[in-house]
Amino acid sequence: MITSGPLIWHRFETLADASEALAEAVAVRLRAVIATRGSALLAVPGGTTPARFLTALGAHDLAWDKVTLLPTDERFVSADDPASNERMIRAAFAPLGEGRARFLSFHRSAGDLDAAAGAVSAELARLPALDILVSGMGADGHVASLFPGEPAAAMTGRGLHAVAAHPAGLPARISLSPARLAGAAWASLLVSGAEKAQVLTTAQALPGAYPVGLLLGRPQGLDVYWAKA
Ligand SMILES: O=C(O)[C@H](O)[C@@H](O)[C@H](O)[C@H](O)COP(=O)(O)O
Repeated sequence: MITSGPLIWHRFETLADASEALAEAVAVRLRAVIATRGSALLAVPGGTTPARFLTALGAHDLAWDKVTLLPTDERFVSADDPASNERMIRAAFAPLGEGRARFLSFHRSAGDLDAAAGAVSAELARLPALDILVSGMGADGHVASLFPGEPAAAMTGRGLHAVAAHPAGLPARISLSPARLAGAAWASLLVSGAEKAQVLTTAQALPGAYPVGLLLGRPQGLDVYWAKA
């Protein structure tokens, strides 16, 4: 039986403090990975939490031309749609706007969600495992676009790199697969508020109850950057 690795909590009073600390930790790791491998693959979340983190990370001085960034998931909309995670990430993360870091977009011309997800999965299949994952989490315990009860959350095949998701009442999405998320060399969660802290505590006690459990159960462990408010 594979035992879970260490769950390391980093607790902060504010999201600004948690974001700055996580940005520092990711920058240190990026430098180390680049020094070892010559390049680095970093996945970052969408949603409302990570903008400050992305801006803080982008302000660090490192070899951004050696870094490829990708979203943990993307809404099936156009790249300039206000709901696009890529739009938010590009606005917050200066090294992309200045053409230094590379971005692997999940936006595809394929009109069909499954075809687009298949194209993203095929592109990701040619890449190594994620060096660094920064994920968010919803109050329902979803990570990326792997929602409770959503078939995508159960698509654990190791050959799958990206999956199509149809969360109820939300735009369709393309998500990194459970294997791609859980397989990151180093993984972190950036979350805030008491409700999400409680979901994490419950998920730790009930493996399999929430999609975030796929990160909590990692043998490599998980670092949680939690802000009180
Ligand atoms: O596309 C998305 O919305 C995100 O990738 C998603 O997985 C997000 O991380 C959680 O929903 C938390 O969102 P908030 O940060 O807005 O609470």
